[in-house]
Amino acid sequence: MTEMSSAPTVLVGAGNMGGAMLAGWLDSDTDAGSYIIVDPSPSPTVQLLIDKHGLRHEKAAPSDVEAAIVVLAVKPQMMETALPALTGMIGDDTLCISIAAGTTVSTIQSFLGDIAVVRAMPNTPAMVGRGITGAWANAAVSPAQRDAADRMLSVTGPVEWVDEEPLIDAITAVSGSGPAYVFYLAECMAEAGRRAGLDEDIAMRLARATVSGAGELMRRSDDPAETLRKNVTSPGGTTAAALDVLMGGDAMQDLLTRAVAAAKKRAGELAG
Ligand SMILES: NC(=O)C1=CN([C@@H]2O[C@H](COP(=O)(O)OP(=O)(O)OC[C@H]3O[C@@H](n4cnc5c(N)ncnc54)[C@H](OP(=O)(O)O)[C@@H]3O)[C@@H](O)[C@H]2O)C=CC1
Ligand SMILES: O=C(O)[C@@H]1CCC=N1
Repeated sequence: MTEMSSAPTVLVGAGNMGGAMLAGWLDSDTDAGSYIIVDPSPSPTVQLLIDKHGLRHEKAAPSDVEAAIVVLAVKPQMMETALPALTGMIGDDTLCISIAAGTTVSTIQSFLGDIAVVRAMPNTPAMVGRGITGAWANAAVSPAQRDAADRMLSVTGPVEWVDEEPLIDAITAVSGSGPAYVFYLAECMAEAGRRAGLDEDIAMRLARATVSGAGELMRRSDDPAETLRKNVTSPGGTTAAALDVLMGGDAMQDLLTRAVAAAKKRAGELAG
């Protein structure tokens, strides 16, 4: 996949997200030898990939390679520890792809110099190949590097490129954190079902199947979400009664707007 160079792609941080991306790269790339995994304690899933593909694994950044691409997938709070250790792998043509929430290009460059950086924001459905990623490239990123980043990020789903770095914080708040909002919706639906008299397990099975089924319907349909919603809503029927509660006074829109604003604000705080 790193066609622009035979130099390696180094994944720094092979946890939930790094592991999901690694699995996608290995599925779509026959050259497993071009990957190096840097993580003091990779998850069991990642360890299986390391063993299966014979990947080079280091507990700390190696000093004997110049990376074509460094993918930063450590927690934002770990950046100030992780970044200084990477300088030995950075050359003039190295591309850094960071998926960390909040961490700015300015922070990355303060440790690694004026390098090419793509800030990307995937989400956990990447683990099942159903993710979506927002991405922004700084001015130092060449067209070939941007293409390479797009290929790497798109193994887990579509990539939406934006032109301004701050928009990555908005993407983080909508689709990066978004799966948690949907899972919480399922939790709330199940609890509401329990309070309506259903057995707890049945209520959760109903909520889970409804959320995943509605998601799959939306994925397969060309209709906008609004049309799909209206298809469920018989005039004067039960759905209309529920939507009166959710939409009355902009209740749910207001709640989500405030939730997304809080996540975006937190991304700014994580910038340091
Ligand atoms: N989870 C999500 O939904 C999303 C997360 N992100 C971003 O992805 C990044 C990773 O998140 P996530 O995968 O959830 O986190 P995880 O904690 O699952 O993964 C981070 C991994 O990095 C390892 N690590 C810690 N310090 C270092 C270091 N100095 N060098 C190399 N590896 C190190 C950790 O090891 P150890 O466990 O031993 O500390 C861990 O295995 C974060 O920046 C987050 O903002 C982006 C989109 C979605
Ligand atoms: O909660 C977080 O900070 C990370 C970033 C997006 C999803 N999880």
